Amino acid sequence: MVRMLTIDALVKRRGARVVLSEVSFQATPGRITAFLGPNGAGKSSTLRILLGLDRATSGTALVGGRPYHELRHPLRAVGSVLDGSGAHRSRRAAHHLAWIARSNGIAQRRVDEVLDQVGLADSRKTKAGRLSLGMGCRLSLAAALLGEPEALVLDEPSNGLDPDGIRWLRDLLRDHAAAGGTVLLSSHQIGEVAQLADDLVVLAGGRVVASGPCAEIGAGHQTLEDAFFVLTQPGEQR
Ligand SMILES: Nc1ncnc2c1ncn2[C@@H]1O[C@H](COP(=O)(O)OP(=O)(O)OP(=O)(O)O)[C@@H](O)[C@H]1O
Repeated sequence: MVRMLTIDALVKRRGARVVLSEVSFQATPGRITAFLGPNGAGKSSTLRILLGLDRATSGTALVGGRPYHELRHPLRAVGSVLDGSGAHRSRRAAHHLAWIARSNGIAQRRVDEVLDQVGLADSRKTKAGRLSLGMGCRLSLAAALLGEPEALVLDEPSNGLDPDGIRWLRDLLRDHAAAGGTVLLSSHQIGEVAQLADDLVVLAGGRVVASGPCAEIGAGHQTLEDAFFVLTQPGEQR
């Protein structure tokens, strides 16, 4: 099944505040889509709704045509990284993953495979609370990869990674997309994703202000960074 991620006319109100206003875009298989916007633009709010962790006021957010809560094996459809690894501090890395695998019907052999894949094979017995920030990021990614999902949804996944780690993550995401997977990752730093993304969705003040292939969005600007600032600064000419 094709794991297109489709956000359609998503609205989120918190009290009187409109956090998301008619947000619509798609992340398509075989491509890396960067979801960009300044702090507070509404990126996490959108991803949380897509992953079934919050409800929309109206509109839809679908994984392969279905809302997250209707997926039969959610971790096999979409792997995600939101804030923190979610692991209890006293739980060892491998036990944390084994527990997630067990509760989602995923084969235990995947635990060692993903630990290897994210470079944590030597830390399999380390308690989550003793992992460095970067290693914690890698553990989150290991959990996201456990179910061999076609789609990856990552909220600021490189927070805490050193330059080597960032390069490793880029390669991993490129390989995932090259194998036909869908990658949607959020960032508030255009520089972080400029060389990585195929498509950009730019959010500002809860609205999509631009979306499309990087080359299209950067057209007419010296750099993609210039385009991003023009698109996201209030009062700037678009
Ligand atoms: N649980 C909550 N209760 C009330 N307001 C919230 C809540 N979560 C987010 N918000 C508000 O919704 C708006 C969008 O926040 P969100 O975290 O989605 O933005 P973001 O683009 O992910 O920002 P960042 O880059 O800083 O992570 C912000 O104004 C934020 O203060």
